[in-house]
Amino acid sequence: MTASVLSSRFISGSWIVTDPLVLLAPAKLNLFLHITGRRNDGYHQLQTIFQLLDYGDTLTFRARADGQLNLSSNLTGVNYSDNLIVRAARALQAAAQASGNSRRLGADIQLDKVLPMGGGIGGGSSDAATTLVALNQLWQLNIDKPSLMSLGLSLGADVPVFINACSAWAEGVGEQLTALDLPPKWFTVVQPDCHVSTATVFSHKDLTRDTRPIKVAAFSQGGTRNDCEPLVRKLYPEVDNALIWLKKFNDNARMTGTGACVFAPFNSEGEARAVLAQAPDNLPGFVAKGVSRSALFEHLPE
Ligand SMILES: C[C@@](CO)(OP(=O)(O)O)[C@H](O)COP(=O)(O)OP(=O)(O)OC[C@H]1O[C@@H](n2ccc(N)nc2=O)[C@H](O)[C@@H]1O
Ligand SMILES: Nc1ncnc2c1ncn2[C@@H]1O[C@H](COP(=O)(O)OP(=O)(O)O)[C@@H](O)[C@H]1O
Repeated sequence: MTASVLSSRFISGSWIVTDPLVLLAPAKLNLFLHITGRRNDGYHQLQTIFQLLDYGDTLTFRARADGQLNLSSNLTGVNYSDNLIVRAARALQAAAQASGNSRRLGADIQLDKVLPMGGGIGGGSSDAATTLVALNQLWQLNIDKPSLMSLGLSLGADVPVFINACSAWAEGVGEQLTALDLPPKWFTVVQPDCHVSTATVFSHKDLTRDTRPIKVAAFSQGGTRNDCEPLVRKLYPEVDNALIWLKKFNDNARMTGTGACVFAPFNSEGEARAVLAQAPDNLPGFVAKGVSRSALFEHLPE
């Protein structure tokens, strides 16, 4: 769903956050992904460009005053306690308590999931980021953005970029961010019929981990690649076939993150949709616009 939903009103010179609060949790693409090393804790050092999209899940939040957290969702296969939305809400409750807040902070949360799970498009991380931002507003905690981003990092390496809400050049494990204005593009994104585990890819012996760091944030696809792509193509023929198919339309087609989704950039929505329309039945997907800023703070104070 491409949603930019009104979640506050501008009254007497300031944004008043409404309850319920309805927000988009957008997807990301990794325009390239270089693995430049590995830290002592096993996490990999990356260089990547996160391109945020105007397409994602929709989350609806209603505050409760009894401390309870309820989640209703069309997502199957993830337990309540493992859901990154619940983990984010609990982390925020704990942070509020640790800073002396004694209110019973609770929420009813509804997730309308459209992003494929384990697709390398950051759906779970984005849900977590949107939850942190939304509940920080609804519960009036006034936690600043950098603190919210470090709280997010404890939930997943991809969470901070979604809280920052800007497409970005990223280093470290993906948390050292420099906002970027990327050339306007439309993307065809297709989802091979397989689930790729990020942990499995990162722990694989054949993963290349020694790409030389590049210096400039200036975006050029020339000379860049996704270091996970050769391994994932070998392990998952579905990803390999999807890339072979998409490259017929655009040689710059790539995998995002650790997969499984693959994407290609186009100059217009029409071109991107024309390609998607020709996708075989076993290759569902979507078309989305790349954005420099996501819609997360469109109607919220930052
Ligand atoms: C690879 C990337 C690129 O954007 O995207 P995805 O394909 O997952 O979307 C991300 O860095 C993924 O971030 P995220 O999905 O939040 O990862 P986490 O939950 O923190 O970690 C999942 C697993 O991957 C490993 N991991 C993750 C990030 C990283 N820089 N090095 C790692 O080795 C961790 O060991 C962990 O077991
Ligand atoms: N709200 C959520 N949406 C998607 N996945 C979730 C969610 N909560 C927990 N998860 C777990 O996180 C894993 C990674 O999810 P996701 O962010 O969609 O993958 P990726 O990082 O590859 O894009 C899933 O396989 C799932 O087990």
